[in-house]
Amino acid sequence: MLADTLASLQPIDKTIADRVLAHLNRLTKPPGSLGRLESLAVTLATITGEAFPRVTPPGVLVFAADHGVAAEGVSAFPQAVTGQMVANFLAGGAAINVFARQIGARLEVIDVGVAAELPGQAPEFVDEKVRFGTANFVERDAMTRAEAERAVEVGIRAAKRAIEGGCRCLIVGEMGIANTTASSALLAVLTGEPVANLIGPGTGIPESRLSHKQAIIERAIRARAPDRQDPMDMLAKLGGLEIAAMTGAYLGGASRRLPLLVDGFIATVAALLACRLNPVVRDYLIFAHRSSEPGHVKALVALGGEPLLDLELRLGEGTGAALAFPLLTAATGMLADMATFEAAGVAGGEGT
Ligand SMILES: Cc1cc2ncn([C@H]3O[C@H](COP(=O)(O)O)[C@@H](O)[C@H]3O)c2cc1C
Ligand SMILES: O=C(O)c1cccnc1
Repeated sequence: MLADTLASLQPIDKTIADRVLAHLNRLTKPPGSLGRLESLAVTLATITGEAFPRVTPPGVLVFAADHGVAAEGVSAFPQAVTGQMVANFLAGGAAINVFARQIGARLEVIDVGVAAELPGQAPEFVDEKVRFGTANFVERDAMTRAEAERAVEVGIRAAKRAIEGGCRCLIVGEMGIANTTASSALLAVLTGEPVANLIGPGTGIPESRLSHKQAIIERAIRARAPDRQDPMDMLAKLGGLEIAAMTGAYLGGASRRLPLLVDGFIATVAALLACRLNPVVRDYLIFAHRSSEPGHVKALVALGGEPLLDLELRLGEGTGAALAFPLLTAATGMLADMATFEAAGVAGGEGT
């Protein structure tokens, strides 16, 4: 399924851009005056292949999994919080629930590898557990290559379910205590950037513990020695199951020409992995916000991404993407519903 998905990716339709730009310039506003909303409209048209794209309803996929490296004291919270937050997602009480409701999103919570049995009665819950958390990657590979591939395929399937359920835009989020450590390790290997430039407080470890987090990641990279040319090897050795699934969700969404609204640090690292598996994915990405986790800027630079918002968020779950989603509906609404100079009887100016 992974090979088929990678092979099925098609470049976006750039020919539509001129038509959309011409239409934008006929709308009752000085040309270009809606700034980045106009380029966003063009991007959405080229992604979907539609001159008047629709992005509603959005789908929010929250992948949850645990990390063996949590045992090293790299997070401010205990590992049990991952499973407890899944229960919170299913009860509707987390930040992503609130923001997903506000944008009319369809939410799914997928257990890819939480290190606990979860009851999973709720209709939004999907049990796709590949294993009970990763191994501590300071000591051994986080998972096998086969497990990493299975986790990527969990994400591909989730994207396809969302699309078959009618979703027109994908927001991919995560929950996994210690996943800023796994993401920083992956990003260091992906970019060659020193770990010191990538690490941050995550859930809020004190300054004094940052050097410990850095040392753990550096030791793990040395010990695991992942192949920098092989994203699946990186995921198997340093990954998280939810990060692998997010990578798969981007691949699955891009293969069906869906706009992919990328959340914060973890989500951008997963998107970068998807782009390394097939560079065509890059054209389907829209960057929602700049997280205050320091590594996020480096991940954005690696992808040439300019985020829509900077609200100093550092949560994950898909929250920043859900908050940016109304900008996408503003862009599509502008295209579809604004009057032209001609229809409104408004005189054009220079350049219209
Ligand atoms: C209550 C709570 C809710 C969260 N929602 C997202 N995260 C975020 O924080 C975690 C990553 O930070 P670190 O690497 O420092 O553990 C991930 O679970 C991420 O989704 C949360 C963290 C907590 C504690
Ligand atoms: O930006 C993120 O995705 C993020 C930052 C800190 C903690 N968890 C997630």
